[in-house]
Amino acid sequence: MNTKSALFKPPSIKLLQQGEREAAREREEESWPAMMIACLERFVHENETETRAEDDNGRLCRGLELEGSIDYCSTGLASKDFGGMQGGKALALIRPAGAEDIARVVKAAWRSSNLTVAARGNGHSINGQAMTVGGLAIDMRSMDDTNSIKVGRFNNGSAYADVSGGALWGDVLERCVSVYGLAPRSWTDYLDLTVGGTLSNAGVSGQTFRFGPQTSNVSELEVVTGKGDTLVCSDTHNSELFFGVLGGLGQFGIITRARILLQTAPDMVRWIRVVYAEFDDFARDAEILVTRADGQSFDYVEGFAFVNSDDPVNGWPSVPLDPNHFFDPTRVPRSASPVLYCLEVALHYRNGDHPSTVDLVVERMLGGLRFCDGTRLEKDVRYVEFLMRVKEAEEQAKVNGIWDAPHPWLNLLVSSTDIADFDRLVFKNILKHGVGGPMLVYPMLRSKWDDRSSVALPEGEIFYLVALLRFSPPYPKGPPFEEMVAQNREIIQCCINNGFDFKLYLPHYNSELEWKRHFGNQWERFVERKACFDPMAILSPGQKIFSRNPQNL
Ligand SMILES: Cc1cc2nc3c(=O)[nH]c(=O)nc-3n(C[C@H](O)[C@H](O)[C@H](O)COP(=O)(O)OP(=O)(O)OC[C@H]3O[C@@H](n4cnc5c(N)ncnc54)[C@H](O)[C@@H]3O)c2cc1C
Repeated sequence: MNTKSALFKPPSIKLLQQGEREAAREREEESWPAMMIACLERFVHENETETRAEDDNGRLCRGLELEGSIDYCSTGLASKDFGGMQGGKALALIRPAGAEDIARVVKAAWRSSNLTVAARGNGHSINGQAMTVGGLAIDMRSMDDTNSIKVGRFNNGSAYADVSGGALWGDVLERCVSVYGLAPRSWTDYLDLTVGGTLSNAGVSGQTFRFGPQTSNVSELEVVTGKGDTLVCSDTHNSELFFGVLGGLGQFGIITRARILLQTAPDMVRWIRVVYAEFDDFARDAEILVTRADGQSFDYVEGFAFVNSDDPVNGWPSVPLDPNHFFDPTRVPRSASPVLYCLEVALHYRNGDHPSTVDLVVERMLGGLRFCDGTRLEKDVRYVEFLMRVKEAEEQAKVNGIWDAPHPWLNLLVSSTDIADFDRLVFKNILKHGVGGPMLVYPMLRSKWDDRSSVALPEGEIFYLVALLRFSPPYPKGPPFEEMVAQNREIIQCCINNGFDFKLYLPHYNSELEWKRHFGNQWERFVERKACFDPMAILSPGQKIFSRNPQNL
């Protein structure tokens, strides 16, 4: 990767230059021990980890006066992520006890000449987005305390939970359901992700068509900005910061607390899969379901493409929901293409609901859909079990060694107007043998997203998430990851060449031109927000959008 071209200063809004930085530092009201600054800088310049004597560590800690801790030796956690393709040693790993610690760390970086700060959620990024090479990595998980999750009610009676930015969604679920019988409305498929990590991207799953992404289901945030200010923000108070941070790729502030909207948790879920031979039928039905009025559709709508073969990972065996299920491929016409499609839906219900009532609702909702006869598979599971469904796959993948292998994943948002061509050129051609894992494809509605947030979306009202979740064994058992990365590039290039209306989700780019193209007419707003909330480009350097240290390139 060409890291030189990856790091740039935006031309339209100037972030603070060297002289201005010094002036800004002088302007800073609080007096920080010069000893601490000198100490931090020396660590960066010398880059001699072995010589970091105990007393230096102690001095630095005393200078910062953290309630939490700083670790210079065991920074390994901060140089790894789920993608497994990027690395880079942080100067120190900080385990903050609270927002105050984070503000102190950011202010220390502000006063240094070149330190950067990266919040690390659970490190489930693919391309080093949560890393800071030679900087201060903040382990947000250390602030997570499940017991500190507080549930309250707005004046209108609806419920919310105040949770730490470092809380795992799985813990939020567990606590809210078991103690209060309540649950967040909008999810990700996998729940070992932090609240701050997904809110910095969007957070999508099969509920997004109804409630919007997780970024549309939060009413208030506490944020430490790149200036070290701790601010509470909402859509009416410090709103530019609020919307900037939501989907802001960690560029404007570190989320230390979030107020998450809740609903009454159902007890059970009827979980159903049906198979399609034709993409047009699949897409038509999926769009019908996501555009029906509330109460007229399922509570969850997703889908995936799979290979029309007995391949154990990419093919027919990926359809059943249960070991007792059997997907009968003879139910699919012989003329079917090399790729088939599975629509996955779920309906919430309560223990007190009579099974026949649930059956009736399901039949009504499935009525008129064009899936292949005899392909329907279903099961009833507890709500929490349904939301935790990927956990089992994780455990299996860990046993097989594919959880820790590189994961060159690609996530795209593709407009409904181009999805049929995408299917023809990408699923049926480039990916006709699969990706060694799920190929999710399901629609969402743009009107459920807030345009004021930082997320870049395709233009049309309906767009699809396409998630290519590669789970190949490490090379040489599986393909070299470079080959998979090259295939991802080919897919992106195909979208560009064909003029598709699309965006990368969880974006990763290497040049200014690409970031500008990604944000389109939102680029200027993004740059202005950066200049306002993190003018020295301290935060989240791993996203490679802005650089504090261009002289180091
Ligand atoms: C197995 C798996 C399943 C996934 N499933 C889904 C899914 O269903 N839907 C979906 O939308 N996404 C999904 N993702 C992607 C996931 O949402 C992103 O990778 C997300 O960034 C991971 O969260 P994290 O807590 O690990 O964040 P990290 O990877 O640690 O951080 C991501 C970015 O956010 C910044 N950041 C982290 N915490 C904060 C904070 N508190 N404040 C400000 N910035 C912060 C980091 O600096 C970094 O830039 C999945 C990923 C994996 C690996």
